[in-house]
Amino acid sequence: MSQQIIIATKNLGKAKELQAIFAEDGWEVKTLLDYPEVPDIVEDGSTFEENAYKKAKTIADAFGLPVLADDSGLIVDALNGEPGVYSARYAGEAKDDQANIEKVLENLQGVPMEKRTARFHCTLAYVQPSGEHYYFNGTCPGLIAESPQGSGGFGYDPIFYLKEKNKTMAEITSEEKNKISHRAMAIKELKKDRHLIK
Ligand SMILES: O=c1nc[nH]c2c1ncn2[C@H]1C[C@H](O)[C@@H](COP(=O)(O)OP(=O)(O)OP(=O)(O)O)O1
Ligand SMILES: [Mg+2]
Repeated sequence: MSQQIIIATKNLGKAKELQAIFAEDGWEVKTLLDYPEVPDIVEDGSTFEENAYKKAKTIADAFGLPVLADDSGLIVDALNGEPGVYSARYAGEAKDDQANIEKVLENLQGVPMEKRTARFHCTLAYVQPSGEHYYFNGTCPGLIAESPQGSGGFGYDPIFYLKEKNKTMAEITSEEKNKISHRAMAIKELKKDRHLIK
């Protein structure tokens, strides 16, 4: 029987990546997309850790089981780290990827390529109903492109340029993304501590 893990996310892009990465080890991932009756969790923390913990603890309490959550975002150096923890709602409550991308590009107008350094960040929180919890972090460095390219991935991927591949994160395959992404790096850390997950 394969191991099952519940991940407190409603984001389809994340869910697919998490499912693919955990499948490598034969783990079956359930997400909140499998439980549409679960209400939205308000992400009012000021750090990735706080939000990841809140999402995981809310669902761990509701299900009486250990739960993993992913809080992630884009950190742009020339914007003092914005949109950061507020990445999903950067251009407003609607969580509109297109509008978020446009806002980043607008705020970076006139900034030359060498100053468009950025990174994706992912914090995973693994939380037991008792409140016992562990954090795993991953990052992926890149540059903010001048315009969107590609249609793969989700979120800010079309403007996240990977120098070593000469492509954006939306132009590489999901297999390639799942080898180098912030999410993949955080899961790598978690898998080092796999004894934690029962
Ligand atoms: O690999 C990625 N490629 C592109 N963009 C990404 C990535 N990873 C996170 N992001 C962006 C999308 C969203 O603007 C924000 C996550 O916000 P975050 O609150 O963690 O997720 P969410 O609200 O979409 O789903 P949920 O909280 O249900 O997991 O960072
Ligand atoms: Mg969220």
